[in-house]
Amino acid sequence: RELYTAADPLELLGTGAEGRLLGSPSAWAVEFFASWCGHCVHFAPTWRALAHDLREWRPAVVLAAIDCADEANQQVCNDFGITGFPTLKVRACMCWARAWFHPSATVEDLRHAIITNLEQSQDAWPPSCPPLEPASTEEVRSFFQRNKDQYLALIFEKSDSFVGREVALDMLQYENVAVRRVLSSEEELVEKFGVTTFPSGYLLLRNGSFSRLPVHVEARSFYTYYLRTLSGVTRGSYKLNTTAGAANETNTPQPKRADRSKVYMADLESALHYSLRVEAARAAALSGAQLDAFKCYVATLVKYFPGRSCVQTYLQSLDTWLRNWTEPELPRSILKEAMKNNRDASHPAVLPTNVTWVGCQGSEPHFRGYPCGLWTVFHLLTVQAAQNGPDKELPLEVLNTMRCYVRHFFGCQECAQHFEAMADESMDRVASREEAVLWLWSHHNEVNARLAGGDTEDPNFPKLQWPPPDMCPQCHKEEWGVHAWDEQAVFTFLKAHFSPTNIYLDYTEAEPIPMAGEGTGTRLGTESLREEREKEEKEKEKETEEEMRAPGRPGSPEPRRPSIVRLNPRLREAGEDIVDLDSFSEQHFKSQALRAAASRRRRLSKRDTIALPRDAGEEEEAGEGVRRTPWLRVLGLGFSRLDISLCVALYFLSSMCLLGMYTFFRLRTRARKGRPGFPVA
Ligand SMILES: Cc1cc2nc3c(=O)[nH]c(=O)nc-3n(C[C@H](O)[C@H](O)[C@H](O)COP(=O)(O)OP(=O)(O)OC[C@H]3O[C@@H](n4cnc5c(N)ncnc54)[C@H](O)[C@@H]3O)c2cc1C
Repeated sequence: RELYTAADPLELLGTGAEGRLLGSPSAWAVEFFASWCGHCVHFAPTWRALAHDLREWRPAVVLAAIDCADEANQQVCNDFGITGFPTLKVRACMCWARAWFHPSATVEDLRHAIITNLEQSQDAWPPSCPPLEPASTEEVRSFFQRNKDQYLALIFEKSDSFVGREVALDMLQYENVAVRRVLSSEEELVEKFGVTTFPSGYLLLRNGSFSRLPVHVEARSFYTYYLRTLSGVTRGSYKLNTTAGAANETNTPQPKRADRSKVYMADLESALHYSLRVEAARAAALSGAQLDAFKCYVATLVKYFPGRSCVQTYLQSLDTWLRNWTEPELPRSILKEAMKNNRDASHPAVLPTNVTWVGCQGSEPHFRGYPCGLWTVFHLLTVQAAQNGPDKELPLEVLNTMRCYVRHFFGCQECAQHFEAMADESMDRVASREEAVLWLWSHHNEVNARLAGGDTEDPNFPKLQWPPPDMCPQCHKEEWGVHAWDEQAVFTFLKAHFSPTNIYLDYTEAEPIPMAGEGTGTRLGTESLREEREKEEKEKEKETEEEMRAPGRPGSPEPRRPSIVRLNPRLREAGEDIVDLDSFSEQHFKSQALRAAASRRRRLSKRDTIALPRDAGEEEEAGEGVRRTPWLRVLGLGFSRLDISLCVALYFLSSMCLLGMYTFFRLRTRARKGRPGFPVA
């Protein structure tokens, strides 16, 4: 189940949302949310109820929602300057305003906020929106001369009342009736209609007669109901059910098998990717405390994150790059470029970009995921800092990093406020790195207790005081009949649980093999496979060239010559030494071109992306390959040495043949000329 579905009467926006929003003549109220954010989960029923409540206000006002947690929507959310969730934006004219929003806002509050925003942009009034300003005596007097409607409903009200405007919008879909609000200060009309209570509704007919609206309660829904049932009042042609937006297709991922006693590298890397490239890259530019917080986060990761070698190289390179960035402001575009992976380096710097939750996978897309991954990363960091750092120095090193990260980048704004309140209360009393581990553990448990049983709790993963007794029996004890923690046992447990030996690589993207042949030896990802294939080709080609250049070299095995036949995969499989000439030359030059392109790409990316040590020898070799045979590539035709030799041989043979034929015929002609001819009759 998603937070919103196509069945809700709101537009679920996805990629291309900007075109939809900016090109529309309607007023829009959009909720920018993150599906993993607990407060967005809380808020979703209110927004859904509002969508139902304002259903009839289309096409003047359209309610929409967009999931900024979906990386496909990242650009749109960035363009709208979204830094926290949920954020509501209202657009009546061409300018977007951040709508007033309080976590406890009711449907009524939000409805009023939308109307207020609409009224603030009088100059670009949505064409289908009815006039909402109060009617004057003159306007009422001449109404039927200027309009074809059968009825005019007047809602008399005080200036702070919204009823008249709400009824006007509620009746937008209906024909033959118009609604105007009249303020209690419009004395002439108040007197003419004999109005004594506010609000109260009156109905005027074309023939000039009028009567009070016979409703039980002077309220929006009663007025609306009565007006819709008037004879001759009909619903217009606008289709209400065109709500399906351009929502991104979300495929529910297959459940993964996870063991809760393990920590999964896929969760950690997904959290790092999301925190660095999505959460921290939301602001148009980082500066001041925000930039410091980002640098601090990366520096702490470099020190304590027990990542795979390609991830560590990535973090180190990013850290170096950030240290060299001395400008007061770091624009998002530059930061994003610097955060790209560098797979072509001799030491690949790669932080996988796919988000895969394993231990943090929820039973539904809006449960668990990123916040679970973030907690796990910071528990791991506190434990690693306690194991590897000097105990008495900088006890708050990791906790401060987390506090700054959460304050500046964590998209769930209310979560960040709660965490800040906890940190403010007691974090500065932490005196050692061991205490830092326990502080985070106990405060995470505080959050667990607060959220237990709430609507953000995944029913399959109830929020328990952690670690539960079946995970760590020694951590629990009873003191005078009351549960108590054995903190020393908890610390021992946390050290073991968040240790590198308890981190499992299930479902992680394969680590790329370094170009220079160093590395972990794990199986490769698709890109690395390509590199491996290129390497194989290079070796094969080198071998062939050597064979052709030095046949029968002393000490070398008998030279192997490729025979010119069509490729037969079966024979090739059998290990026969058969080379298809076309594919041979094609592969030869393709691999050279690929190498040349790779070295070109490296040179191009060098300026903007993370500077990494690269294999100079390899570049030289690639250059050498290109230099060795430039004339063979004239016109890009791609002939091999073998092709050229064969052409020369054939040319020579055919010339000899022609010469032979010429000599033969010449001799024969000469012989005939010498013979006596027959007499002509
Ligand atoms: C800083 C922060 C503040 C948050 N504040 C709020 C909030 O105010 N309101 C809200 O709705 N959501 C909040 N969240 C999200 C919420 O805490 C959960 O992360 C989210 O609901 C997902 O819960 P989960 O079941 O995956 O487990 P999580 O609580 O995310 O825990 C992740 C994993 O950590 C381990 N773990 C659990 N407890 C502990 C512990 N005490 N010590 C060590 N490891 C533990 C478990 O293996 C668990 O699977 C916050 C998240 C963060 C990171």
